[in-house]
Parts: sequence; C-alpha cells; structure tokens
Amino acid sequence: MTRQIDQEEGLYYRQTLFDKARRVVIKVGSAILTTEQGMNLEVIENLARDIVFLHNTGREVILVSSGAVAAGRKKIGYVPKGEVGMRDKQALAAIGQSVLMHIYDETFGRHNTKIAQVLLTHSDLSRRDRYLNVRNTLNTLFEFGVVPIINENDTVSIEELRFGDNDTLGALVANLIEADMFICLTDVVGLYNGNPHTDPDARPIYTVTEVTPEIEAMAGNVKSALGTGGMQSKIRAAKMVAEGGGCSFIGPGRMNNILQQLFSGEMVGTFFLPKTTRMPSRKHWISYVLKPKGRLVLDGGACVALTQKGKSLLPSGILEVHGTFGAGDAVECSDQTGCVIAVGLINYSSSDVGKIKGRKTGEIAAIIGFKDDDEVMHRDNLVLK
Ligand SMILES: Nc1ncnc2c1ncn2[C@@H]1O[C@H](COP(=O)(O)OP(=O)(O)O)[C@@H](O)[C@H]1O
Ligand SMILES: N[C@@H](CCC(=O)OP(=O)(O)O)C(=O)O
Repeated sequence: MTRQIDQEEGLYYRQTLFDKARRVVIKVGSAILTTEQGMNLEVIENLARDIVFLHNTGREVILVSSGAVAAGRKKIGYVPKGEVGMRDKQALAAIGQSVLMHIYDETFGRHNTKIAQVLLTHSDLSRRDRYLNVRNTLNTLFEFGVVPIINENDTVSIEELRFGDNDTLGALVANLIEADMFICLTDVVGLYNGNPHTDPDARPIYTVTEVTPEIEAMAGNVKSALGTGGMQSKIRAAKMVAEGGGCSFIGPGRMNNILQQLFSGEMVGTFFLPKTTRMPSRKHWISYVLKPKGRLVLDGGACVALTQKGKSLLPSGILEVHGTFGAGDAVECSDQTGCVIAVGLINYSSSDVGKIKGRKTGEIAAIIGFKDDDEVMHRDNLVLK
C-alpha cells in the first residue's frame, strides 16, 4: 500500500531534500530545446544561467541533453516523409551534436563556466570496467570544476543495444555517480493523472511516494512531436533513481529560473521520494543497466527459495532454458506463468544450463565435465523484481 502524504508534508520533504542535494543530474528533452525556426536559444540561456547558479553554490552538476537529432534536422532542413528511421537519426545526430555543443559552449562561456562533452553508448555502461571508468572520468571533470554534458552516442549505437531514450540514460548516470537528485525538464508542468494535452480533467501530481503500477499507468503511450520516451520513460527513470536511493523531479523546462525555484522549495512539478532502503550499486547495475540475454523458467520450490528465503539458484529448480547466453551474462528467472521474478548474472552458458537443469549440484561436473560454481546464479548477483 502506497503511503499517502498531504501537500504540507510533501513540501517539507521537497525543501529538505533539495536543500541537502549536493550531486544533481539534470536531463533536458528535445521538446523544449527547439522551436519551429531552430534551437531555442532562450530556453538554453535560461537553463545555462540556472545551472551556473547551482554550480556556484558548490553543487556538482551534470547535464544530460537531448536535441542532437532535432538540431541536425533544423540544420539541414530535413523534412521526413513519415517516422524518422534509425539510419537517418544516426546521421542527423552526427550533424546536430556539434551544433548543440557549440551553443552550450558559447552560452555557458558567457557565464564563465566550462563544459565537457561526454557521449555514451550502452556498452560503456554494461561492461563493468568501462562503467567504473566513466565514473572516474566524471569525478575528474567535477574536480576540474567543469559541467559535463552527456548524450547518447546515437551515431554509433546499435538499435538493439541502445539506452533508447535520455530519461533512462539520465537515471543510469544519476545512479552511476550516486546523485542525490535527478531533474527531468520537459514540455509539461509535471506528471498528471492523465495526458494534459488530451485530457481536460487531468490533474497534476505533486508528490509521488512510490512508483506503483497505478502511477505507471498515468502515462499513456504518448510523447511530444520531437520527444522519444514520453512520460512513460520519465516515470521508469524516476523509479530507477528511487531504487538507488535518490530523489527525482519532473517539471517544466520552459519556466524561468526553474532550478532556482526548486532549490528554494517552490511547489512546482512532480517530486518523487527515494526508497528508504537503497539497492546496492552493483545490484542496481545488474537490474537496470544489463539487458537480459535469456530466461530460465523455475519450479515452485525454486521461486520460493529465491523470493522468500534469499537463496541462490541451484540447477535442480530449473525447468526450461530460453535464449543463448554465456557465463557472466544477465539472465531473467520466471515462474511457470512467465512472470519475471528475478534477474541475475549466470555462472554457466545456456547450453550447459540446458544439460544440468533439473539435476543435483553434485552431478554438475559429471554432466558437463567441469564445475566452477555450485550455484547457477549466486544470490549476491541476483536481484528480485
Ligand atoms: N500523465 C502524463 N502527464 C504529463 N505528460 C504526459 C502524460 N502522459 C503522456 N504525457 C506526454 O509526455 C510528453 C513529454 O515527454 P517527451 O515528449 O518524451 O518529452 P521530452 O522531449 O522532454 O523527453 C508530454 O508532452 C505529454 O504529451
Ligand atoms: N539522443 C537523442 C535524444 C533521445 C531522447 O531521449 O530524446 P528526448 O525524449 O527528447 O529526451 C538526441 O540527442 O536527439
């Protein structure tokens, strides 16, 4: 049952948590960065001024900026016949990314603040060594007093292995650097209980104590003309951040001095409280960064062992193996109805699990010729869903 809180209590949490936030990730969407004519320089100027204000309070700030594809479209006057295909988007991002960074460099420069460009692909975060390396680089940029500006490296990203949207990328970056606050700026005032563009009765939600299926259902499958993820991916992002122990905010990117207003405790937009128990960073990475390569179907006993007794997964409880994976890959576990109950790092390849499923741990070596681990998935590498 979600805890309901009134406006006054919501305001108290907001003021306390914004005040305490030292590390902040701000994500800005294409919807507000562009106008009919080109890049929205007024919004970018406001944003830069606002970020510099935060930076000058001693906070460490990262900007995750969309807009490369939109900027590329404006630059070459690209008018798509239908939905813009992946191939065109990759080329448009290559054109627009430099336009975007040029504008940021000039704008932040006018406020005596230096910026850095960091372009990431999914594999930069899914390989643990690269993940930690990105963290080191961002920490070094903070030490240099520079504001990192991050985008997905769309031009070289492979369709099946993309973050897909910058809301997700922003949330993953927030967890990577253990940010206190993830601020998602968009073209609506916040989360409504229905799409405000189409539902006249839609009402704003000021505080979300927990991202429940009911909250997730508030976002239909709708987005702005230039946006990618819509409200759905923003809510999912807020959930990821909450699991990692951070707060999130979704609100109006066109509002003047929005960041200054937020940090002085104004009741604008939607504020998401953190979870009281923080998921350890490594488990968060397994759960949200890695893309599962397969699925195991477990019997009733194994489901109970994992979900209620905190046990590791042994071969005897596995009924079926789906997909092709190697040792070390992320694999989902489901019950017999297909409901996913956990995800974790597997110790054996799909062909080996296929051979040892339903058998006793003591039989592993005899069946496949070796035994590196008793468990197919160790509980330290396993996250319940
Ligand atoms: N419940 C909701 N509350 C607010 N906005 C919603 C809701 N459901 C869908 N939306 C849509 O989400 C859009 C914002 O997402 P998106 O277009 O991806 O923007 P961005 O480019 O900033 O990421 C809004 O313009 C609105 O049409
Ligand atoms: N990486 C893409 C943006 C992807 C994206 O998530 O867009 P948006 O929904 O506007 O935040 C770009 O720079 O155009």
